[in-house]
Amino acid sequence: MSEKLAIDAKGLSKGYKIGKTKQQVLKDVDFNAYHGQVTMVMGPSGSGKSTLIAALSGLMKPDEGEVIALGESLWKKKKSKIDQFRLDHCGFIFQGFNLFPALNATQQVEQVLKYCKASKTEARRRAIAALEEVGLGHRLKQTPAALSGGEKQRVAIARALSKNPQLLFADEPTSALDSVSGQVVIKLLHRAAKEHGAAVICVTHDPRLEAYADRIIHMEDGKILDDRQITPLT
Ligand SMILES: Nc1ncnc2c1ncn2[C@@H]1O[C@H](COP(=O)(O)OP(=O)(O)OP(=O)(O)O)[C@@H](O)[C@H]1O
Repeated sequence: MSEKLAIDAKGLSKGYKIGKTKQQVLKDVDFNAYHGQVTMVMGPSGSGKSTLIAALSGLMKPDEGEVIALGESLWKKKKSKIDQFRLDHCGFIFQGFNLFPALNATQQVEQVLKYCKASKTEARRRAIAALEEVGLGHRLKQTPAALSGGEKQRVAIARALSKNPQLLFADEPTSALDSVSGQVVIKLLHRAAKEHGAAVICVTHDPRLEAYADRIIHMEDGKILDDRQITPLT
C-alpha cells in the first residue's frame, strides 16, 4: 500500500495556566503521520505526548498552529463539525479501556456504530465481525467484569476498528497489560495500519512495542527531539 499523508500539523503550541504562571506543554511542534504506518510517540512523563494527541484528534484546541487531518483544517471547523469528524474518522484506544460496565462485548461495539448511524442489524453484524477480528468471537456475551485486561483492551480495539477509522489514536494502550497481551494489542494496531490503511498514532513508554513501529518520534519538554523513519515510505 502506498503511504499517503493522513495528518500534517504545523506550529502546535499549548500552555496550561497554573495560578499566575503558564506551563508551556507543546512548543511549536510540527508533526505528520501517514496512512498504513504505525507512528509511535515516545518520551518521558509530562513531555506533552497526550496533549499532542489531543490537539491532533480534535479533543483539545491548541493555542497556536494548524492541523490538516485527512486534507481538512481541523481547528477551522465549528465544534459540532469537529465532533462529527472524530465520530466519522477517528478511533481511540486508552490505557483504562473505557468500557461500559453493564454492556457485553457485542453491545460495547454496537453502541458506537449506532452513533455512526448504522442500522440495528448492520451494527450487530459489524460488531460481531470486529470482535471476531480481534479473536474474541467466543466472548461476545461477556461483560467487562468477566474479561481479562487483555480481552478488555481487545474489545476497546474492536470498538475503535469497527467503524474502520482512517485515524487511530492509542494512548498507552498496553501499559495495564502483561507482555503477552501487550503483544496481541500492538499486533492488532499494526494490522489496522497494514490491512486497513489507518494512520496509527500510538503513545507509549513500552520499548517492547518499538519492533512494530514504522516510525518513532521522541518528545521531550514539549518538543520533538528525534524522528526516525524505520520502514521506508513507498
Ligand atoms: N488539563 C490540564 N491542565 C493543566 N495542566 C495539564 C493539563 N493536561 C496536562 N497538563 C500538564 O501538561 C504536561 C504534559 O502533559 P501530557 O499528559 O501531555 O504529558 P505526557 O507526555 O502524555 O505524560 P505521561 O507520559 O505521564 O502521560 C504535564 O506536566 C501535565 O501535568
